[in-house]
Amino acid sequence: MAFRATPGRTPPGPGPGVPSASFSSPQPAMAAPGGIEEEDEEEPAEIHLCVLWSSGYLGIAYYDTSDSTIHFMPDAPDHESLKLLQRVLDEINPQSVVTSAKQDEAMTQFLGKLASQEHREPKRPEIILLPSVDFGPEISKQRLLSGNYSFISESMTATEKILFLSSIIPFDCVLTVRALGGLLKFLSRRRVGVELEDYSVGVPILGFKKFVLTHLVSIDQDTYSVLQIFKSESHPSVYKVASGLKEGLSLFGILNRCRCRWGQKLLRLWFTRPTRELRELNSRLDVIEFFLMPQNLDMAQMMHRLLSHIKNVPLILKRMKLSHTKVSDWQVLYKTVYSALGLRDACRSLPQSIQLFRDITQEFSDDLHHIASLIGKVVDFEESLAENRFTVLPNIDPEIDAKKRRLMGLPSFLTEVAQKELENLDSCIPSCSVIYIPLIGFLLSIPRLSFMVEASDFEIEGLDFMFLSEDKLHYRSARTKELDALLGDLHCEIRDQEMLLMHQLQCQVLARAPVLTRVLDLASRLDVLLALASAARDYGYSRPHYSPCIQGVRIKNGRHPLMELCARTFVPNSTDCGGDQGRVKVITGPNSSGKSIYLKQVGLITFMALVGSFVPAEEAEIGVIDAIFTRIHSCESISLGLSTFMIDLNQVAKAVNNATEHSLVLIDEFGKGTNSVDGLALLTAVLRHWLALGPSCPHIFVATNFLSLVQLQLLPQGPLVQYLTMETCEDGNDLVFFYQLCHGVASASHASYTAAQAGLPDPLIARGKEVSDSIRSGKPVKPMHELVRRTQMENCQALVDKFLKLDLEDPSLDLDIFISQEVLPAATTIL
Ligand SMILES: Nc1ncnc2c1ncn2[C@@H]1O[C@H](COP(=O)(O)OP(=O)(O)OP(=O)(O)O)[C@@H](O)[C@H]1O
Repeated sequence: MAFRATPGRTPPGPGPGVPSASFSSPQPAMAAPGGIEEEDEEEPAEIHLCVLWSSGYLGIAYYDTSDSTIHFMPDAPDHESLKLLQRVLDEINPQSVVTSAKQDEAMTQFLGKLASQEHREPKRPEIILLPSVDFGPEISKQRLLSGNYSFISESMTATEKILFLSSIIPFDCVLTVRALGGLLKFLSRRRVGVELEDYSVGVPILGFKKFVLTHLVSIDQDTYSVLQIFKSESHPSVYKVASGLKEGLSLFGILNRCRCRWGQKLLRLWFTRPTRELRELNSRLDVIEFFLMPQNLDMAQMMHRLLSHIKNVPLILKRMKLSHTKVSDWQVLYKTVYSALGLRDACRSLPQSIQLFRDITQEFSDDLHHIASLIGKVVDFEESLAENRFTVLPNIDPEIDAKKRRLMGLPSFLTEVAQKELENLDSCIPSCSVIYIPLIGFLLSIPRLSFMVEASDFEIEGLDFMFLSEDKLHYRSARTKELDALLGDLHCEIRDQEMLLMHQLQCQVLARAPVLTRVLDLASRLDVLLALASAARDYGYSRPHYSPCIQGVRIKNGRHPLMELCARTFVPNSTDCGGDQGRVKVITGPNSSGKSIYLKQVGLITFMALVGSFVPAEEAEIGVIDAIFTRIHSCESISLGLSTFMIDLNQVAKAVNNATEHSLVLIDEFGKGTNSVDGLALLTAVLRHWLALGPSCPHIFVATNFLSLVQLQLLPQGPLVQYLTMETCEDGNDLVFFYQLCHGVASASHASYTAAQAGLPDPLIARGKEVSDSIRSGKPVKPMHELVRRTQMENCQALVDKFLKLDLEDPSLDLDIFISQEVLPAATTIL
């Protein structure tokens, strides 16, 4: 409580306005002891999506609470089955889906199905129907134009505002505008994120961002899981129970070396949106290639360090908008802006032919300098931390300075006043002090004496008793009242004035929100590309090349990015599909010879190339690929509530119904889940269906243990099919795996070898081999004579021994019991 003198301040470091070459130490003013510039735990993001579908077109807009931004997709064609909408839902997992109560039949059915998906992961969205008037084109447009957006300066005229918004929102896309209008209506009605605020506070909208889902490569959730692109595991730490999951061994896990949270978010987004947009892919690869040059390593490391200071700006802006700014927010924002300026200066010295460097140089504008110098000149970080509230540096406001000086001089002045007061008090009172308590004012504090027991004992003539605390009695005297009148409530006044300054500073920052949002966009892009470059350097990846004129993919000495980290030596394999190399690759080989790993490696390298990453291969040339389908076993049957075979069939059905001549289809051991004849027949039927498409057949890699597929020549011969196998060599009883792919067909499954490796007892393996040899050569399977005979003999011997031990003269002997309990059970095992 009480008054506290303001301690002397250490002068801040070089102001942020100082043009930097000094970005190697970007936090001069914030190295305050006990600094609290840790980033806030991100609040769980909520996404609210609004969608309209009409005449084969889709309009989508959603609000993301994590960045307080509205994202929209300009009107895009979507088929009645609403696949595009499904893709958006899978990707963003919205909390709620808002649409018009007056909807097309297809949309109604789609939403009905969505609402009934009990097993939808991670959550089932709430479906909200609003009256169709809320989606009227004109009303929606007006709602958009009249919105109160913090990124629009108050000084803008109405016409300027319309012009500005027209440059961001595509007003010619009617469905998008209607979806945006409906979304705004929903947000204000539900008061998303401002439920507890005053009604005058609107939902913060920090920007509008366009997203497009055209040119995307379609990859379903099963594929992400079986290729281990993402793999979440429960977090082992008990402290993380609430936050749930951590990334296990996955492609995302090994490539994610991002330094800022938004970089990680962007990398995840790129992973969920592999693309065919070659310009975009090449621009990503250019940056990675640049940072991989040995002479640029230092620059890469320095930039990576700076990126770790780029923090959650949208969250801070949102808090500013709601006037909930914390002390740490100023510190974090200052550091972020300062680091952004460091990045800009670094990019200025880099080749401007690379788009990202050019963008950072141009778009990290002087507004950043302005923000940094404003914060640096105004905010007293050290004092703010000590007081846990916003305080300003000296020389910002003379009035505040004067009040603070008075406040500082108070202790000695109050000691003098206390001395005078003591002279007027009863001589039995040994001491007294004058204290100042914010909001209450000045008080006389006297120690409680032994005779002061009852409340009535506290009364002292000429003083007003206020309260008792910690054995001290507090009074208001004529002098303390004078002090109140003279000095006022200094503390509160300073506080109020500083709050006003903070508000002005907030407005200045909010008016420059677009540049901060842009910093985040470009910095996270840089972060992702530096992360990919760092992984490429460590793991020896190379740049893929995109050739829209070739069919399929060509990979020279490709590797499985995860397996190569676990295996002592990994054997690379090449891939060539499409063109004269055929479109269907049937891969046979003994168990554990590396078929599945090869299949996954083809999928992963292709995926990485379509994300714009370097790939684990000596060379890779990627043709047009529009989708990757897989049928590879995973352990998902429990959570899906489907049988393993049903999951297999679902996945294959998806591929059969959707794969085009540009799709990659990876099938591993399809048909295993049912009896082998039916399974083989199904696999054959599926492959023949695709082969019948001729040049429109997808690029298929199928690994199978059904050797009969080849032996019985179930597939039509021709240039479309190629048979490949994994090279092995028998060495006595041993089977040596080379993990090398070559042309040909496996002669046997060598299942017995694998069984022995797995630790099955020898007699069992021998018997298994005997039976399979008999079946293969068409001979009848013999019963297990030897084994049966030996146990029969042992049982007979045991029975004879019992008879020999029988004492027929024993009076207690009951032959009936002997026969029923000893002889009969033994006899059944013998006969
Ligand atoms: N290219 C490779 N280089 C080194 N080791 C490999 C390679 N490919 C596979 N392996 C090793 O072989 C093991 C088995 O591989 P994989 O699962 O691909 O065999 P498979 O032929 O699909 O077996 P199954 O038919 O039983 O499913 C892997 O776990 C790995 O240890």
